[in-house]
Amino acid sequence: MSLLTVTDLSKTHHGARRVRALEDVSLSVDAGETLGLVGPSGCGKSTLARMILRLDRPDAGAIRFDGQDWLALRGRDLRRARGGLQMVFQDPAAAFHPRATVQGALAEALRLHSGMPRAAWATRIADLLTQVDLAPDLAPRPLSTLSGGQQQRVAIARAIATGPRLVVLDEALSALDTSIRGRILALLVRLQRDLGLAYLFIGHDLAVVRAISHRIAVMDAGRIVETGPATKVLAHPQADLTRRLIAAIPTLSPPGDLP
Ligand SMILES: Nc1ncnc2c1ncn2[C@@H]1O[C@H](COP(=O)(O)OP(=O)(O)OP(=O)(O)O)[C@@H](O)[C@H]1O
Repeated sequence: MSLLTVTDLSKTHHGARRVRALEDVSLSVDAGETLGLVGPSGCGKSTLARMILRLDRPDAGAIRFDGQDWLALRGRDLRRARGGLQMVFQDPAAAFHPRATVQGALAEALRLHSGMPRAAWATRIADLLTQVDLAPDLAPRPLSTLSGGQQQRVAIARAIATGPRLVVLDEALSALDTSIRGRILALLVRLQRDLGLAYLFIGHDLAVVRAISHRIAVMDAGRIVETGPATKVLAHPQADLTRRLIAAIPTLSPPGDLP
């Protein structure tokens, strides 16, 4: 049985104009796997993430997570269950309170979701920082004094603090320099292996998405247009959009080919 199953999810935004952001979207994520969700800007990826994270409600459709009817959970049951499904967004600075310290941000997650006694927090925070390759003595530092890459590591530490089974990463590497992106990708792969995490890895750049995904779903204008094992989607794309995304992946030319 899949860890996360999304079935026929639809959502229309009623802003200045009506936007049908999701149309009968279905996908699943198994325990311990990464599903990459890729598509151009505005295709509905973040809208889908917000439904899965229970930050917004769909007009129609169902979500099951960890054996539960995810959209039916309320109040204390929902707060407790949220520890199992965590998130990392694109902009770490916006994800934290502007004056938060590293330990403050992590303690908040432990307080909300872990049920861990306060006396155990400092040790757990040091462990979490070590797990994301940050020095534990960063704990008292204000987050604003850390680099973007370090802040994103803290965001990942906060996501794993509650012992989740699934982490939704929405453009989580998009704001980072290429060199740092590679190191954070490697960290995510290691954490997945060590902790048995599943990821829903959302991005617009197939080159990044394919580096981490076991399976890939391609989204276009609110619909999933292709899903399959990453190797198959890349080698034998079925949808036009997939072919265009593959063509946009930069390739390394041998030095002799340079103009
Ligand atoms: N709260 C909202 N009110 C009105 N329209 C919205 C709202 N949120 C998203 N939209 C619209 O819904 C569509 C899907 O947006 P969404 O942010 O989900 O796409 P996305 O694929 O995540 O794009 P991006 O990568 O640019 O964030 C877009 O046309 C967007 O303008």
